[in-house]
Amino acid sequence: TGNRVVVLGAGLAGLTAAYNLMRHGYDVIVLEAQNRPGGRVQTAREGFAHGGHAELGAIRIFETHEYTLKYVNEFGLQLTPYDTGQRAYFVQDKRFLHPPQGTAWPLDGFGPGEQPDPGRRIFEILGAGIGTLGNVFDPGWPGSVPSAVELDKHTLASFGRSAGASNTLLEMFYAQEGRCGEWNAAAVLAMEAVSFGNTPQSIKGGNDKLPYAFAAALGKRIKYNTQVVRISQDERSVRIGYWDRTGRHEIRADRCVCALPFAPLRHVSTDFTGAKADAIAKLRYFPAARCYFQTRGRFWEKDPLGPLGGVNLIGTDTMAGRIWNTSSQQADPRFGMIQSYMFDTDALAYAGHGHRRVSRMRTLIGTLLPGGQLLGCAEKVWQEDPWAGGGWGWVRPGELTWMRPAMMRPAGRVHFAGEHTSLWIAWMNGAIESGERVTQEILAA
Ligand SMILES: Cc1cc2nc3c(=O)[nH]c(=O)nc-3n(C[C@H](O)[C@H](O)[C@H](O)COP(=O)(O)OP(=O)(O)OC[C@H]3O[C@@H](n4cnc5c(N)ncnc54)[C@H](O)[C@@H]3O)c2cc1C
Repeated sequence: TGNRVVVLGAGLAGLTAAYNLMRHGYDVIVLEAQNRPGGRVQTAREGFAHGGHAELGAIRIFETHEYTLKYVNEFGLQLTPYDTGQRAYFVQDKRFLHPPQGTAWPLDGFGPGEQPDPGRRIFEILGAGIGTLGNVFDPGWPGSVPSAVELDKHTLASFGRSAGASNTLLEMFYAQEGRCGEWNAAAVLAMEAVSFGNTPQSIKGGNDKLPYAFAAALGKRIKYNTQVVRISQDERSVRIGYWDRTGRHEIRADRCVCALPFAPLRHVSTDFTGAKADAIAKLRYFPAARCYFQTRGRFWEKDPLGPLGGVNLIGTDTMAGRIWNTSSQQADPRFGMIQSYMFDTDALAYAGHGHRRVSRMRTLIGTLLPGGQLLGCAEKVWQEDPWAGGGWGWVRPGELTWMRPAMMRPAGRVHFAGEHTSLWIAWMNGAIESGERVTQEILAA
């Protein structure tokens, strides 16, 4: 009939495309390797008492995430505040509360002009970078803006150093935002420019309610436990080879939405050539891990440091990365939930502890937040997930200018979606935006 579309992957990008194409009257089928929808939106409930839950992937939704919020509203889901308390730090072996604006930080090694207000210095440096981005919504960005091409040559850390930032200033920044120094400066500053917000929220009861709502609307159009192994096409159709429990099969369609992260796509046999094949081969995925402990009570309210009650985040320069207090999201107020959220070398170090990693984390958190009782645990190392390959797409310096158009551009009858093809890398908003973009591409075709 000319309107069959096969969608690869039931993460938010694939689900958004399938849902919108279905509503436009397309005959849609979604192939998903796992037995659940959502991909990197994964809520853990097992191992926790009294209805506790933990987000292994996506947690925060900001007021700027218009695509995510659109579907949260459309499916009638409720939001709950995420980050309401103040912050504390454990850096250079010192524990302290977030110093008030304009007050010196008790750390050694700051450079000239960084004290007494290092937070303001960080904003100045990031603001200067954001000022060179130009119009990030221009279809030719960053190639169309010479200063953005220049920024593309840097990591965030090398950009900061070129602006005079000391190692202490960078460490302080990582304690607040995670170890993100090796991200491409143009990619991460563009992402900050479009997604920065002040009032993070999550979906009440678990973020996986969003992909499950899409999945309910799509019904039997989603085939789970179905691994895509081949994509081929001629001038009339696309053919997708896949394995399910009954063996190897092939499906023919008029168009295909490929919403697989490039890491697992590298294991699919394809005929893509040129920059598209290069991008698939070269896009790296960022190491990211989360480790949660349910707690009896909210013991840090009695912390000897003083008013740690109400602290929502402890930024550290240890393997634990950032320790978030996500207790406010839990149904039962008698229990708390804390998590260590690790990036890059911290996530690699954690994974490197193998089967002892949870007990190592238990000990480390016991040192940073003494005196509590840690109960059940849920954890995930994203670079170990074969269907994701890491937390999110991660371009090297110099790659964004050629790789961004190469990732987004259709290849014949195959259209590409996924957070990596969007400005909002590492956000659900990016996955959903890309699902809407490919829907428009297919409608136009
Ligand atoms: C640790 C972490 C923290 C995050 N924090 C936030 C946050 O706070 N807020 C936020 O908005 N976002 C956050 N994100 C980002 C957000 O989760 C992602 O951007 C988004 O979910 C990606 O959706 P996607 O559809 O592009 O990819 P995915 O969700 O990865 O979907 C791809 C799908 O393809 C399937 N697949 C892969 N290979 C095959 C194959 N061969 N055959 C069939 N199916 C296959 C996978 O199983 C998966 O279901 C976080 C992500 C991580 C990992």
